[in-house]
Amino acid sequence: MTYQVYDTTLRDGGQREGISYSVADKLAIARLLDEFGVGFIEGGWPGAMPKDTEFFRRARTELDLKHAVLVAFGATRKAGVAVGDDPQVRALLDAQTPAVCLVAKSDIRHVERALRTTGAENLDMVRDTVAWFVAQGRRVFLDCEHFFDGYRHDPAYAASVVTAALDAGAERVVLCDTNGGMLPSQVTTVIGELVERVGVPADRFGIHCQNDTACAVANTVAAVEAGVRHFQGTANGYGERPGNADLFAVVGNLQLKLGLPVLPDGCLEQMVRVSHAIAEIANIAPDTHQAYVGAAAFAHKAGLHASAIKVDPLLYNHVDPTVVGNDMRILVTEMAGRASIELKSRELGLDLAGHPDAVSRVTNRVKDMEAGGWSFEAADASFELLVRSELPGAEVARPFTLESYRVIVEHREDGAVVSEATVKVRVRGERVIATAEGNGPVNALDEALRLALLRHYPQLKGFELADYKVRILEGTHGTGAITRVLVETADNGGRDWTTVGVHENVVEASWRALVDALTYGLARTPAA
Ligand SMILES: CC(=O)SCCNC(=O)CCNC(=O)[C@H](O)C(C)(C)COP(=O)(O)OP(=O)(O)OC[C@H]1O[C@@H](n2cnc3c(N)ncnc32)[C@H](O)[C@@H]1OP(=O)(O)O
Ligand SMILES: CC(=O)C(=O)O
Repeated sequence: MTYQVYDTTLRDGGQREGISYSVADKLAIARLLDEFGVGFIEGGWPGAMPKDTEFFRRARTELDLKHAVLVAFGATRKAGVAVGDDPQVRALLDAQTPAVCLVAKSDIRHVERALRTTGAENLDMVRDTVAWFVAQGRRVFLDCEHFFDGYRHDPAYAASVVTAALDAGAERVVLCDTNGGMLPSQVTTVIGELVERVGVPADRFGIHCQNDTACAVANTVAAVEAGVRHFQGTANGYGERPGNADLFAVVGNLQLKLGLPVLPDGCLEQMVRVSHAIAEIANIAPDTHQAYVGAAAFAHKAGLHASAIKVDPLLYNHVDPTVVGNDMRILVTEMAGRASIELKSRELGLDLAGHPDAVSRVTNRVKDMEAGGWSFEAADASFELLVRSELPGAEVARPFTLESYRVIVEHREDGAVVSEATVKVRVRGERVIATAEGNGPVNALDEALRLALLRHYPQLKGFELADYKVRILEGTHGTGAITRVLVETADNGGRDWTTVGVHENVVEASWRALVDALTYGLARTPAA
């Protein structure tokens, strides 16, 4: 029995606060989901929103899906209206997709209070609409809204909706935890009871879980373990309120933990790329700590972890990160031990294996500096300079020595605020004095330093300050606030690197980070 991986990023995912896809966004996301190997892509609700109608129109000529079947979503016919006369139903047919997914009420309280109709009429709405689409040659899925809540309130009625849909020809009836309030054991119990009550195997059901108890992924996996073969979810868990089941975690768990072949061969390793590309299109910053796909999903900070990882990475990783397209990273912080330092250095291309004394010195310096407010976790370039300074033969030549610098900030009569910096340095035996203006003191200092060095290091022209972050750290060692600055520098070859500086004075902290940034960049970029 094959598994149906059903993605609803374009429909339920679009219900997340802050997401507003354009038609072009939807087409791009559909292509990515297809590359990830999902079996079904629910593209939206044609007739409800002009953009969704347009998406299905363009999809006919602009999407060439290799793995996925395109699905249009809509509701059953309205109460008291013939199915063929319902404009929403017509719009769904006009989307011309091979499959449709109909949402139907399965909680009698919703039927009576929200639809304001009878249980019998709701069953007719389900039967009529499913049968009509089947007669039109469509594959039909039926999403039973509020199924679990409805079943707990009135199991006989909820089950009768399921039977009505299956009898009318629905391929799968999807049990929805619409309010997202279930726990895995409850999902398992309800599915077991439903199988008994309606007398069909669990593989005729699907599962759709919202994440209001943070159990959407667990509930989906529980349903599959109970025999369900169709599961719905969204990229990165986007969806209404706290979201939907994160399809990446669901697929990872089913494929890697339960050994179920849910994706075509070769697709699993696309997971990180597809996740991040969709986040980019949705304009939502990727969640660094998201399971499987986050940049920190396999990042190790604790020294004890690193010491075991040095022996075998799988001792501290639940799976090999590369199988989902991710990487392991070692973070160097005050929690580092000797193994962390060795592994991180290896990651940066420096082999410390034969240098136990250097490892000890670097470990001690990192711990001392982090106690004083430094943080190397996000500043690999400063860490590499530190390691090199302790590793015989690997030291980086400092491009200049400082005689002094001075920065002034001038508030003029007309309200303009101008910063000016002067640096005095020795470069290759020459004393150079340079002055520059900037829109702030750090910008002025950066400009003046580059000006002073440019004649000797023309490759500096290709460097630019890409990001600058300041953090005020309170009360370290009772000395009052100190400042930590992170500087990200990029070059015209597409490389970037981050450095850190710490001091009570924000300008000095910035200066230290800038000096590391230029030193590191120049060491990696010989003059043309
Ligand atoms: C659980 C889910 O997330 S399902 C997906 C929900 N997604 C959306 O709602 C997004 C798109 N929705 C929309 O654009 C609009 O709500 C529309 C176009 C569908 C409907 O808009 P309107 O006609 O203005 O109605 P409105 O949104 O106020 O109310 C929904 C109507 O559908 C009816 N309805 C709700 N569920 C169903 C159903 N399963 N079958 C038939 N009718 C239904 C309601 O009774 C109500 O009808 P009424 O206006 O006669 O009282
Ligand atoms: C259909 C759907 O999105 C839900 O019931 O949550």
